[in-house]
Amino acid sequence: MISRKTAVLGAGSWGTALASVLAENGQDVMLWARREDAAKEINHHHTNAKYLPGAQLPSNVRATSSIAEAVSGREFVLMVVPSQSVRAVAKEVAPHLVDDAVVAHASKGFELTSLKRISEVLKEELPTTVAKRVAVLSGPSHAEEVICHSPTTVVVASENPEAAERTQALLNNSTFRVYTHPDVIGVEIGGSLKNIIALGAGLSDGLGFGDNAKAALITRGLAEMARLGMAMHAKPMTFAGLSGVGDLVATCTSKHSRNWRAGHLLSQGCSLDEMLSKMGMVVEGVKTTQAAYQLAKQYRVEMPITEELNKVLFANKDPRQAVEDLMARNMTDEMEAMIQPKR
Ligand SMILES: NC(=O)C1=CN([C@@H]2O[C@H](COP(=O)(O)OP(=O)(O)OC[C@H]3O[C@@H](n4cnc5c(N)ncnc54)[C@H](OP(=O)(O)O)[C@@H]3O)[C@@H](O)[C@H]2O)C=CC1
Ligand SMILES: O=C(CO)COP(=O)(O)O
Repeated sequence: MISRKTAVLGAGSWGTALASVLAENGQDVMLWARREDAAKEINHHHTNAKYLPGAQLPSNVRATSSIAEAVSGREFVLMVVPSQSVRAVAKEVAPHLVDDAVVAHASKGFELTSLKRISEVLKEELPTTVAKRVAVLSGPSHAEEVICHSPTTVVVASENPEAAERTQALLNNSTFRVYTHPDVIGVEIGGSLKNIIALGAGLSDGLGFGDNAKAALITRGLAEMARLGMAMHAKPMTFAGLSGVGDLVATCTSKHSRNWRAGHLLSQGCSLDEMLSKMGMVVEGVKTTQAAYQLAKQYRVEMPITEELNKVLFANKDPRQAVEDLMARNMTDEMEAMIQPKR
């Protein structure tokens, strides 16, 4: 295989794991870390102790704290920074991109100030030639498992099929299987909204509720994810795939999930601020709950779990009361409002 010049922006757990996949596939990869000490640690020790403790990175992952150095002349750029920082990083990257670069992102969330999906933010900030080839990578993929070569499957979606195929070819290998997907909207919405339900699953487990409650959260969570998705023009079947139910199950049932752990901490009496400072890593579900709550109002879609979690996170509602209120909602048909959003 020809070695391609690639860059990964964001040296947190997921960016580091994805840079390792590219490096193991023989790609020439430059990883951007915003802190110089993080870049030095990766170059000198081939480790990232803060985000992937115990993992040894391939020695051909090189890191820099200069965005210009990371991106210049690179034909594939993978952005893996928290959702709320995508716009600022994209602005810095834009002047250094080559015209035919493919830019993919792996962030899961919405920009809270605009309620835009991440690919929409990227299209606004990147040069028009590059904006046509934006792609999104999503699916059930905990960094801690990918770095250990545990079998993982993901999807890459783009409006430009060639961009999706280029991304697929660069990342796919025998333990990291990449499928292409045509539905950018559905893939982004599924990957973002599942974090809300994972927070709820951590709360539910922490409160001592059982498997019945978690199955209910996952299934009814999927129903409200699909409802908002369809109102926002996603394809319903996307929610039955890896970036929908696949990621939802992985995140709601995994010890690796930061969103699950965050919910669990809240169930033990931590305030939102205490929980965030204990986590020390991005918990996308918090801001995604705020964004989805607003999107549900805007699109007139019922999202009862999101609505209750929003009250628990931001209005100090007792989580047990939130569960009681969910259980006491008007009796209804399981499939109601599944096909057509409420008008
Ligand atoms: N971890 C995973 O398994 C997966 C994560 N994702 C998604 O990937 C995205 C990144 O998450 P992940 O790598 O896990 O996060 P981590 O919490 O592991 O790391 C966050 C990274 O982002 C950097 N960062 C924080 N704030 C900013 C900022 N304002 N500008 C630029 N960089 C910043 C941090 O730098 P510093 O150390 O200097 O603070 C750090 O490198 C999220 O959207 C997440 O949902 C998707 C799939 C799997
Ligand atoms: O998106 C993920 C797995 O697919 C990671 O989830 P967390 O951010 O909850 O760790």
